[in-house]
Amino acid sequence: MDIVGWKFFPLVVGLVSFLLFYMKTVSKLSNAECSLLSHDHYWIISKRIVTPTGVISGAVEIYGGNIVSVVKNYHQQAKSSRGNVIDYGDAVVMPGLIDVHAHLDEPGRTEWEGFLSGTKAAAAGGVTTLIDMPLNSFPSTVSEETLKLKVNAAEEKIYVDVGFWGGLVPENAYNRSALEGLLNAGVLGLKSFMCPSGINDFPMTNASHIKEGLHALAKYKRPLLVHAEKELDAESYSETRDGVSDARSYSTYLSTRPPSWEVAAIRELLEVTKDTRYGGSAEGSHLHIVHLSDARASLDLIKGAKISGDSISVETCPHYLAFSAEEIQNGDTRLKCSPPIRDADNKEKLWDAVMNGHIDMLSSDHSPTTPALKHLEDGDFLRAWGGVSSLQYVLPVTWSYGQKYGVTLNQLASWWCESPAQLAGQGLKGVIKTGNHADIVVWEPETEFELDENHTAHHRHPSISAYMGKRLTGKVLATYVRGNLVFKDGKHAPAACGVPILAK
Ligand SMILES: NC(=O)NC(NC(N)=O)C(=O)[O-]
Ligand SMILES: [Zn+2]
Ligand SMILES: [Zn+2]
Repeated sequence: MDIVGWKFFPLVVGLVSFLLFYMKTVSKLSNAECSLLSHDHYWIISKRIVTPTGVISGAVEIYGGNIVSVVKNYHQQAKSSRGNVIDYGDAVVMPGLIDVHAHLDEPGRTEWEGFLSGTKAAAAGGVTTLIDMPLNSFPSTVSEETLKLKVNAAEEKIYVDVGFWGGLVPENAYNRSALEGLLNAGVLGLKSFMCPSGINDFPMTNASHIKEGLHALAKYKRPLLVHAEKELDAESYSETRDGVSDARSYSTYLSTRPPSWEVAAIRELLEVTKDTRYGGSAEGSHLHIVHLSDARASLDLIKGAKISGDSISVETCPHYLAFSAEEIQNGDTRLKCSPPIRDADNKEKLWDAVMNGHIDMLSSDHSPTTPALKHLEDGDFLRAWGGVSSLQYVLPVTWSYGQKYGVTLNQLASWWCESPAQLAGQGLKGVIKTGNHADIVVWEPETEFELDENHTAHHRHPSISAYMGKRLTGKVLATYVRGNLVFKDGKHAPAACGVPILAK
């Protein structure tokens, strides 16, 4: 380098080191905005840490967003160890909930929910991962292009991690390269409806479409989730719709979607799920039935298919476990969903199936809309949007209504963390163990609270929540996502630093 060059050398060095310092500080700062904690190496200690081998008293060491150790009776050492110790006493430390069935409605319908409000509600409820459904956003997520729109819309708006299901619809079901484009773009699996979805650009599919979908999924080893209701004698539905019966009475709506709709759909599905068996033509794919309501014939069919070796799983939702048809007041359209909430005896049978592992997991099926579309004013069950709004409360609801059946903390972790993580292919989530993401919820099962206007609801429309007015037990104290403290005592971290999860 000539003399002139040497003269500038110190300047160049100074400039480069300033830039490096600046970038490091900014990234540190931005980290600070992602968490209510100022450090990323710390210990969480508690007398009740839910691990796969049971509930232990001990400590979880977290560094750089991951769990680096889980040790029993760590109290003494943790206090003496250097670093930051957060002592939660006997509050429960559990893996963060993974909700595999939520409709966040963005892009396109942020007046219904949206990533910001939906993921704030999730963080406040101890839900650390959401898998967003491909419909109710506009456009529906049925192609590589529409997935890109959704991922871009989520940027810097998600307080928790969000993955995405793609849509299996007639327009892409027979187009293998379109389906593979969507799967290669990173959807965690596909979703389809066997009945009208209520969303124009998300038409229903038949068994032939579903067969194609399973075969496309096989080599990716990802699931197909199905809304399993098949319209039978639709004319009775249209008759009721024309106001022949009382549209405000829940029983009118209930009569339009009998269990036979679920049975007919599941019977048809089981014709194709045979291919998912070991050695079958679609081995590697998996069928997951969403929001089961019928705990009688439909459940018997599913149990039989599992015994025959079909790769099949099933979820139900808190609202089917919390409410029964007999108690739904006329006009209370907050509780309209499909399939419908059925009678009290069915609810008992659902609880029995959940407690005995015949139902594999729980999901929120958070499917909000505007109060107007929910027909809260006129209470018209036949015209109201079908979908229950509940995302923020699924943990206390499951725990509160589960007390009667003797629900344990490990069962909660199985239904809301371990099994959903498996379905969504998230091997680093759903369990508190070394090497996993530090996705954690800290909560007090014994603390009761009134779900009223004093209780901050983060959903876009709290008034349509099914649980408003209920007294629940199980208060969320803190929520950690990849080691960032994203929610604590009613406050969220300043920035939304959740990660969009795209399958490789
Ligand atoms: N388009 C919807 O969100 N539909 C949802 N509506 C319900 N469950 O009533 C669903 O999951 O089927
Ligand atoms: Zn559905
Ligand atoms: Zn849904």
